[in-house]
Amino acid sequence: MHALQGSLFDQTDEIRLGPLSPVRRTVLGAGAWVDRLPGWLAGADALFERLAADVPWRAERRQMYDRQVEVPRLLASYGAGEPLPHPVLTEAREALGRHYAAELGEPFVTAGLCLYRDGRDSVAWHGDRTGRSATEDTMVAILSVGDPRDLVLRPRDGGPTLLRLPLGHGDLVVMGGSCQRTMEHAVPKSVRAVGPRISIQFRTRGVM
Ligand SMILES: O=C(O)CCC(=O)C(=O)O
Ligand SMILES: [Fe+2]
Repeated sequence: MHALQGSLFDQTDEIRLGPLSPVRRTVLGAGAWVDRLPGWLAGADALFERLAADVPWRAERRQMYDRQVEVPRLLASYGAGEPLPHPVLTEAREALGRHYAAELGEPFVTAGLCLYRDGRDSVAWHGDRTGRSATEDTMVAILSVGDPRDLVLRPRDGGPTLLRLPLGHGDLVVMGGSCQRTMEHAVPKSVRAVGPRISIQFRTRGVM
Protein backbone atom coordinates (compact mmCIF):
# COMPACT_ATOMS: atom_id res chain seq x y z
CA MET A 1 0.00 0.00 0.00
CA HIS A 2 1.26 3.49 -0.86
CA ALA A 3 1.89 5.84 2.01
CA LEU A 4 -0.75 8.53 2.28
CA GLN A 5 0.44 11.83 0.88
CA GLY A 6 -0.51 14.34 3.54
CA SER A 7 -2.85 16.89 2.08
CA LEU A 8 -1.68 20.48 1.84
CA PHE A 9 -5.00 21.88 2.95
CA ASP A 10 -5.42 19.64 5.95
CA GLN A 11 -2.43 20.29 8.17
CA THR A 12 -4.31 19.94 11.44
CA ASP A 13 -4.07 16.87 13.65
CA GLU A 14 -7.22 17.81 15.49
CA ILE A 15 -9.99 15.52 14.22
CA ARG A 16 -13.14 17.64 14.20
CA LEU A 17 -16.42 17.95 12.30
CA GLY A 18 -17.66 21.27 10.98
CA PRO A 19 -21.30 22.36 10.75
CA LEU A 20 -23.58 20.61 8.26
CA SER A 21 -25.46 23.76 7.32
CA PRO A 22 -23.31 24.56 4.21
CA VAL A 23 -24.30 21.25 2.56
CA ARG A 24 -25.38 21.76 -1.09
CA ARG A 25 -27.92 19.62 -2.97
CA THR A 26 -27.82 18.50 -6.59
CA VAL A 27 -31.13 17.15 -7.88
CA LEU A 28 -30.62 14.30 -10.35
CA GLY A 29 -34.24 13.69 -11.34
CA ALA A 30 -36.67 10.80 -10.81
CA GLY A 31 -36.61 11.54 -7.08
CA ALA A 32 -32.83 11.14 -6.72
CA TRP A 33 -30.51 13.74 -5.27
CA VAL A 34 -26.98 14.12 -3.90
CA ASP A 35 -25.87 16.41 -1.08
CA ARG A 36 -22.22 17.45 -0.83
CA LEU A 37 -20.07 19.11 1.76
CA PRO A 38 -16.36 19.17 0.85
CA GLY A 39 -14.04 19.19 3.88
CA TRP A 40 -16.72 18.49 6.49
CA LEU A 41 -14.10 16.78 8.67
CA ALA A 42 -10.88 18.55 9.66
CA GLY A 43 -7.91 16.39 10.60
CA ALA A 44 -8.92 13.86 7.95
CA ASP A 45 -5.35 12.65 7.42
CA ALA A 46 -5.04 11.89 11.14
CA LEU A 47 -8.35 9.98 11.08
CA PHE A 48 -7.17 8.06 8.03
CA GLU A 49 -4.05 6.92 9.87
CA ARG A 50 -6.04 5.85 12.92
CA LEU A 51 -8.62 3.88 10.93
CA ALA A 52 -6.01 2.27 8.69
CA ALA A 53 -4.21 1.00 11.80
CA ASP A 54 -7.13 0.25 14.18
CA VAL A 55 -9.91 -1.25 12.03
CA PRO A 56 -9.91 -5.05 11.65
CA TRP A 57 -9.91 -4.89 7.84
CA ARG A 58 -10.94 -8.04 6.03
CA ALA A 59 -10.38 -9.17 2.48
CA GLU A 60 -13.40 -10.86 0.91
CA ARG A 61 -13.79 -13.29 -1.91
CA ARG A 62 -16.89 -13.62 -4.03
CA GLN A 63 -18.12 -16.35 -6.33
CA MET A 64 -17.92 -15.19 -9.96
CA TYR A 65 -19.39 -17.88 -12.24
CA ASP A 66 -17.14 -20.87 -11.59
CA ARG A 67 -14.35 -19.16 -9.68
CA GLN A 68 -13.62 -17.22 -6.50
CA VAL A 69 -12.39 -13.68 -7.02
CA GLU A 70 -10.89 -11.26 -4.55
CA VAL A 71 -13.10 -8.24 -3.80
CA PRO A 72 -10.89 -5.31 -4.86
CA ARG A 73 -10.95 -3.37 -1.57
CA LEU A 74 -10.75 -4.14 2.15
CA LEU A 75 -13.93 -4.05 4.23
CA ALA A 76 -15.26 -3.68 7.76
CA SER A 77 -18.84 -3.36 8.93
CA TYR A 78 -20.48 -2.19 12.11
CA GLY A 79 -24.06 -3.16 12.85
CA ALA A 80 -26.63 -1.20 14.85
CA GLY A 81 -25.38 -0.66 18.40
CA GLU A 82 -21.83 -1.82 17.71
CA PRO A 83 -19.20 0.69 18.84
CA LEU A 84 -17.52 2.45 15.91
CA PRO A 85 -13.73 2.42 15.58
CA HIS A 86 -13.32 6.14 16.34
CA PRO A 87 -15.50 8.49 18.45
CA VAL A 88 -15.69 11.08 15.66
CA LEU A 89 -17.57 8.52 13.56
CA THR A 90 -20.22 8.25 16.28
CA GLU A 91 -20.40 12.06 16.30
CA ALA A 92 -20.72 12.09 12.51
CA ARG A 93 -23.53 9.53 12.54
CA GLU A 94 -25.42 11.50 15.20
CA ALA A 95 -24.89 14.87 13.52
CA LEU A 96 -26.16 13.43 10.23
CA GLY A 97 -29.14 11.93 12.05
CA ARG A 98 -30.05 15.32 13.54
CA HIS A 99 -29.52 17.21 10.29
CA TYR A 100 -31.67 14.84 8.21
CA ALA A 101 -34.18 13.82 10.92
CA ALA A 102 -37.24 15.50 9.39
CA GLU A 103 -36.52 14.40 5.83
CA LEU A 104 -35.30 10.89 6.62
CA GLY A 105 -37.65 10.06 9.49
CA GLU A 106 -35.24 7.58 11.09
CA PRO A 107 -31.62 7.56 12.28
CA PHE A 108 -28.49 6.30 10.58
CA VAL A 109 -27.57 3.12 12.46
CA THR A 110 -24.98 1.07 10.59
CA ALA A 111 -21.54 1.89 9.24
CA GLY A 112 -19.67 0.15 6.43
CA LEU A 113 -16.02 0.94 5.83
CA CYS A 114 -14.05 0.42 2.62
CA LEU A 115 -10.30 0.78 2.22
CA TYR A 116 -9.11 1.37 -1.35
CA ARG A 117 -5.41 0.56 -1.12
CA ASP A 118 -4.47 2.05 -4.50
CA GLY A 119 -5.91 2.74 -7.95
CA ARG A 120 -6.48 -0.95 -8.59
CA ASP A 121 -9.06 -1.09 -5.81
CA SER A 122 -12.57 -0.11 -6.83
CA VAL A 123 -16.27 -0.78 -6.55
CA ALA A 124 -18.26 -1.69 -9.67
CA TRP A 125 -21.54 -0.05 -10.72
CA HIS A 126 -24.32 -0.88 -8.26
CA GLY A 127 -27.07 0.56 -6.08
CA ASP A 128 -27.19 -0.13 -2.33
CA ARG A 129 -30.46 -1.98 -2.88
CA THR A 130 -30.31 -4.96 -0.58
CA GLY A 131 -33.18 -4.68 1.88
CA ARG A 132 -35.69 -1.86 2.19
CA SER A 133 -33.79 0.38 -0.22
CA ALA A 134 -34.93 -1.93 -3.05
CA THR A 135 -38.41 -0.42 -2.74
CA GLU A 136 -38.17 2.64 -0.46
CA ASP A 137 -36.39 5.98 -0.52
CA THR A 138 -33.43 6.17 1.84
CA MET A 139 -30.17 8.02 2.39
CA VAL A 140 -26.60 6.70 2.34
CA ALA A 141 -24.14 9.21 3.82
CA ILE A 142 -20.45 8.73 2.98
CA LEU A 143 -17.51 10.39 4.72
CA SER A 144 -14.19 10.01 2.90
CA VAL A 145 -10.64 10.30 4.22
CA GLY A 146 -7.32 9.75 2.50
CA ASP A 147 -6.55 10.43 -1.15
CA PRO A 148 -9.56 11.46 -3.25
CA ARG A 149 -11.19 8.90 -5.54
CA ASP A 150 -14.05 9.63 -7.91
CA LEU A 151 -17.56 8.51 -6.99
CA VAL A 152 -19.53 8.41 -10.25
CA LEU A 153 -23.30 8.26 -10.69
CA ARG A 154 -25.44 7.32 -13.69
CA PRO A 155 -29.09 6.40 -14.23
CA ARG A 156 -29.81 2.72 -13.67
CA ASP A 157 -31.83 2.38 -16.86
CA GLY A 158 -28.96 3.54 -19.03
CA GLY A 159 -27.55 6.90 -19.95
CA PRO A 160 -24.32 8.76 -19.40
CA THR A 161 -22.56 9.47 -16.12
CA LEU A 162 -24.32 12.45 -14.52
CA LEU A 163 -21.89 13.20 -11.70
CA ARG A 164 -18.22 12.58 -11.01
CA LEU A 165 -17.35 13.58 -7.45
CA PRO A 166 -13.76 13.41 -6.22
CA LEU A 167 -14.07 12.37 -2.57
CA GLY A 168 -11.31 12.31 0.05
CA HIS A 169 -9.75 14.45 2.80
CA GLY A 170 -12.90 14.77 4.94
CA ASP A 171 -15.51 15.24 2.19
CA LEU A 172 -19.14 14.28 2.79
CA VAL A 173 -21.61 13.06 0.19
CA VAL A 174 -25.18 11.94 0.86
CA MET A 175 -27.08 9.99 -1.78
CA GLY A 176 -30.77 10.47 -1.11
CA GLY A 177 -34.34 9.96 -2.25
CA SER A 178 -34.63 7.25 -4.89
CA CYS A 179 -30.86 7.29 -5.61
CA GLN A 180 -30.21 3.64 -4.67
CA ARG A 181 -33.08 2.41 -6.88
CA THR A 182 -32.99 4.74 -9.87
CA MET A 183 -29.26 5.46 -10.08
CA GLU A 184 -26.07 3.42 -9.89
CA HIS A 185 -22.78 4.50 -8.37
CA ALA A 186 -19.19 3.24 -8.64
CA VAL A 187 -15.63 4.06 -7.66
CA PRO A 188 -13.74 3.21 -10.87
CA LYS A 189 -10.19 1.94 -10.95
CA SER A 190 -7.65 4.69 -11.55
CA VAL A 191 -4.55 4.46 -13.71
CA ARG A 192 -3.08 7.50 -11.99
CA ALA A 193 -0.86 6.86 -9.00
CA VAL A 194 -3.26 7.41 -6.10
CA GLY A 195 -2.74 6.89 -2.40
CA PRO A 196 -5.17 4.99 -0.21
CA ARG A 197 -8.70 6.18 0.60
CA ILE A 198 -11.13 5.08 3.30
CA SER A 199 -14.87 5.62 2.94
CA ILE A 200 -17.31 5.36 5.82
CA GLN A 201 -20.91 4.74 4.73
CA PHE A 202 -23.73 5.39 7.17
CA ARG A 203 -27.03 3.67 6.43
CA THR A 204 -30.44 3.25 8.05
CA ARG A 205 -31.83 0.04 9.53
CA GLY A 206 -32.23 -2.78 7.05
CA VAL A 207 -30.39 -1.14 4.15
CA MET A 208 -27.24 -2.59 2.60
O1 LIG B 1 -16.37 4.18 -1.31
C1 LIG B 1 -17.38 4.77 -1.61
O2 LIG B 1 -17.49 5.98 -1.53
C2 LIG B 1 -18.58 4.00 -2.11
C3 LIG B 1 -18.72 2.62 -1.51
C4 LIG B 1 -20.00 1.97 -1.91
O3 LIG B 1 -20.64 2.35 -2.86
C5 LIG B 1 -20.53 0.85 -1.11
O4 LIG B 1 -19.81 0.31 -0.27
O5 LIG B 1 -21.71 0.49 -1.31
FE1 LIG C 1 -22.67 1.66 -2.71
